[in-house]
Amino acid sequence: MTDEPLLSIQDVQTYFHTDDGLVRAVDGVSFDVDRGETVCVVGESGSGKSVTCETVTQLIPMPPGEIAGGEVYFDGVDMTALPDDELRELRGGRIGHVFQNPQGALNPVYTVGYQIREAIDAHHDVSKAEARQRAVDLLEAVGIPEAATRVDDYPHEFSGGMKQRVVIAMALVCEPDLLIADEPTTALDVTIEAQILDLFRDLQDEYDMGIVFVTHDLGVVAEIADTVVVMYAGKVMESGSVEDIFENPAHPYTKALLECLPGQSNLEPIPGSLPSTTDPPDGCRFHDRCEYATEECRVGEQPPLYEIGDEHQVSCIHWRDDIDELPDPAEVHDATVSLEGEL
Ligand SMILES: Nc1ncnc2c1ncn2[C@@H]1O[C@H](COP(=O)(O)OP(=O)(O)OP(=O)(O)O)[C@@H](O)[C@H]1O
Ligand code: NI
Repeated sequence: MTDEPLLSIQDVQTYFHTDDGLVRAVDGVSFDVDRGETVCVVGESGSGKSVTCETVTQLIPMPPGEIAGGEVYFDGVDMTALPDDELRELRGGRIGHVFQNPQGALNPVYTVGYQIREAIDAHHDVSKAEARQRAVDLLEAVGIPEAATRVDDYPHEFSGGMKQRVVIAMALVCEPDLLIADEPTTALDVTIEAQILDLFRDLQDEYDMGIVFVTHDLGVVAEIADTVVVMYAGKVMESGSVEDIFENPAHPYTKALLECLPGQSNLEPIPGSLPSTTDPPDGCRFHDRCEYATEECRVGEQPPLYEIGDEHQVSCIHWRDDIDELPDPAEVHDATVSLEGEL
């Protein structure tokens, strides 16, 4: 055991070259995951959560993708510098990755049992009977009824939700040290979702698995996260313990997200939409939609992540201010107009 994090993502920049220009999908993202820790990554659609996950496991399609900068250390080893064969060894072995769109994860011509056994065989020296038993046990653990017979079925014989559970089983089969789970339970009903979250927790207790969990569901976050990373337009807006994020959110974007939580007063989505990914605005990327934005928020770079508490960081220049005391946005606007008049 060492003190270094299991996963350390450092200033990662992942871009896509498209006909519309350079998409800065992930633009300087950093966070760590410890052994036994669950880090939930949240943020609106298109904020770069999946691209962050795919950068970790080096599964960005290149071209059009490009990892333009940064490092990803898994257990001290820089993933961005690993040869393909070592990456393949890690993926499906010490790192499990459940993709957001797992269509391609199962091969239609082999039974699911065969595919799970293959995954075990590739990384562990176990007998065929043992591997089969492990496949059955895991299928049972993810809630597949009659797993002992279903193990011999082909992917098309499973419904969409069942297939998703098979994919989760496959990611867990080698008892990974790190599980990257990109909206793994979004398509599942709540009972099965609860069962799978329990399974993750059990495995975490059993062998200290670190988890990166991407979700839109803040209820799930509240349930499973130790740490929350809030992403917006390719940047980290805030990160902190789940308690800090829910009880003491510091970024207006985090506050806006929390207000969309079922049970909160405001069930509307946040007004406005994500800025252009090819031509992001100056200043804070959220400023267009932020009711507290002042002129300083509209210029320069995205603010750095200020340390505002124990492992609580926020990318907002107003973090020191009591937000209720910030100037009324309308007054700020008037002041700017009159200033411009003087120049
Ligand atoms: N292969 C690709 N080519 C071009 N652009 C891409 C590619 N993959 C992702 N992007 C762009 O990168 C940005 C971030 O996408 P990403 O899938 O990471 O968002 P997300 O936060 O996971 O959203 P969601 O919640 O919808 O899953 C988006 O603007 C997306 O269009
Ligand atoms: Ni995604």
